[in-house]
Amino acid sequence: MNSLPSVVLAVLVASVCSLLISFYWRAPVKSQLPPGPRPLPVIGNLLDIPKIRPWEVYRELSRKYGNLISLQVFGRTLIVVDNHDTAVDLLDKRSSIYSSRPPSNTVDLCGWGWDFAFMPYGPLWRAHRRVLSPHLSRDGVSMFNDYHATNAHRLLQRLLSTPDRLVDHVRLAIGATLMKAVYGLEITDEYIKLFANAFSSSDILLNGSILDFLPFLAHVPTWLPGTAFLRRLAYYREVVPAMRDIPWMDAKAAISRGGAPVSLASASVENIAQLKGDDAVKQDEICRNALSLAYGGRYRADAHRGRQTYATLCAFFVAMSLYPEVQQKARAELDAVVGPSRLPTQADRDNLPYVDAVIKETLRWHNATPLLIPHFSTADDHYNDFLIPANSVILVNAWSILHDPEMFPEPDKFVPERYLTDGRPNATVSDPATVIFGYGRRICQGRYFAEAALFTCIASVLHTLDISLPLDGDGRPVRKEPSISTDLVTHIEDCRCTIKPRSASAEALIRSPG
Ligand code: HEM
Repeated sequence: MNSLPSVVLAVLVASVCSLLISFYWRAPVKSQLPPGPRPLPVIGNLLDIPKIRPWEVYRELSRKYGNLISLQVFGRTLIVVDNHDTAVDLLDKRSSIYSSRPPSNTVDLCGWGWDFAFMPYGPLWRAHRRVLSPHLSRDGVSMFNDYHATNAHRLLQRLLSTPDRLVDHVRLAIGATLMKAVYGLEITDEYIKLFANAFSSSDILLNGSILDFLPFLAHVPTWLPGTAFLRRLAYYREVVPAMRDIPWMDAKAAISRGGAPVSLASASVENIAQLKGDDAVKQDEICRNALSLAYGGRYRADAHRGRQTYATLCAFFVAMSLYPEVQQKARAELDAVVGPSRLPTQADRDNLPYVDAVIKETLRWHNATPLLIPHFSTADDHYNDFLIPANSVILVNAWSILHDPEMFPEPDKFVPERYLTDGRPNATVSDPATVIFGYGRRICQGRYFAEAALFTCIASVLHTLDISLPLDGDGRPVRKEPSISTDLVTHIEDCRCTIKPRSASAEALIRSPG
C-alpha cells in the first residue's frame, strides 16, 4: 500500500476502525459463512491474505478448512473456491447473481473505468460484449486464421535470426495478430509504447488501494509529501485512455481511406454506419472501449489478454527445453500429418491430437491467471448450508484445481499423455480450458482466438525448431526450476532457452517467403 501523509493516515485509521466496528456490529452470524481463518478485531483476515503467490497460501487454507472458504477484509467477504464443480455450481449455474465485478474506485482513478472487464454486470456490460461476440465465437475466429499463420511464420524467422530475444519475439507475435484482427493495423513501436505505458498500471489493478475504502483521500492535494501514489494515478488517467483512443482513431481513418483489411474495427464501423444521431455516438464509444479491451485482453480483466497468451507461449518454450521427449513425439506426429514442405495450419488441428495435448498441458502447467478474475455476488445465496452474502468477492483458485494430484497425477510434471488414450483424446480427463478461461457469463471472450493463436505458433515451432536448455558461459546446459512471478497475469521469470532449426529443410521452410 502506498504512503500518505501522517495526518491523512490518522484520519484513515480512525475511519477504517469505525467502518469495521459498524461492519462487525452488523455482521451475519459467523457460523453461516463458509469456514476460514478466524478474523482479528479491526483488520479481519488482512494478515492471512498473502502478497506473494497467494494461490499457494489459499490452497493451504482450503486443505485446512475445505474447498469453499471465507475471509473478511475491510468489511468485505472474500470467498475462495478450490474445486471445479463448486465453481460451476456458483458462477455458472447461479450466474444471475455471480456475474458482477468488485466495485473499485482505484480502477476509475487509474483511468480504467471504461473497461468492460471491470464493469458491473448489466446492460452496459452486455452492450460491450455484444460488439465482440460474433467475431470471437468458435466459428467467427476462423476469419483470422491467415493473420495467425503470417505472424507465426514471422515469429519463426525472428527466432532464427535472434533466438536470444525470445520473449520480445513472442510478445510481438501475439500483439501483432491481435492488432491486425482487432484494428486491421500493423503493430508499430508507437503502439507498443502506448500499451506498455498503460499496462504498467497492472500492479495497482492487482493490489487495489486504500482509495477503494476511503475514496475521499483521492482529493488530498498532490503537492503534499507522500502523495506520489496519487500523482501516479493522475499519470495513468492520461495514458490509459490514449491507449484506447489512438488505435481506434487510426483504424477508423484507415477504413475511411479504403482498402483496410477485415477486422473487428471494420465490422464495428459498418455497424455504427447503420445508426443515427446519439445512437451512433453511443455505439462508437462502446465499440472503441470494447475493441481496446480485446487488444489488451487483460485483467483486472484485461490489461493482459495479449499477455495471458504470450505468458502461455513463453511457458511452452520453457517446458520444451525441460522435456525434449515431448518435442520428439510432437515432431513425429507433425512429420506424418503435415510433412516437410509446409507449415501446419488450423486445418491440421483435428489430426494432431498430441500437439493439441501439448497445448492443453501448457495451459495447465503454467496457467497465466492462477486466481482468474474476481467475480462479485449481487444477492445473498445459500450453498451447502453456507451463506454467501451479497457483495462477496469470489476467487477461483484455478492454479490449485489444475494442480490437484487426484485429477492430474504428478501435477508439476509436463505430461501431454495424460489427455490421450491410445493416441486419441481421452474424454475422461478434464480439459484445463474449462477452468483457465473462467466461468459463467464472464467467461473469457477471447478463448477461441487465444487457442487458435497458441495452436498456430506452437505447431509451427515444434515443426521447425529444436528447443533445449540455455547454456552457461562455458557452453554447458543449465537446468533451472521455473519460478513464477506474482502478478495479475503471471509469467515464468526466466524463459531463456537454446533455439535452433531442427534440420536444414526446416531452416529453408522458415526462410521461405510463406
Ligand atoms: C491464454 C490466453 C487467455 C487466458 C488464459 C484468458 C483468461 C481469461 C480469464 C480467466 C478471464 C476472466 C473470466 C471470468 O471472469 O470468469 C478472461 C476475461 C476476458 N478475456 Fe481472456 N484470456 C486469454 C486470452 C484472451 C484474448 C486473446 C482475448 C481477446 C481477443 C481475451 C478476451 C477477454 C475478455 C474480453 C474478457 C472479459 C470478459 C468479461 O468481463 O465479460 N482473452 N480471460
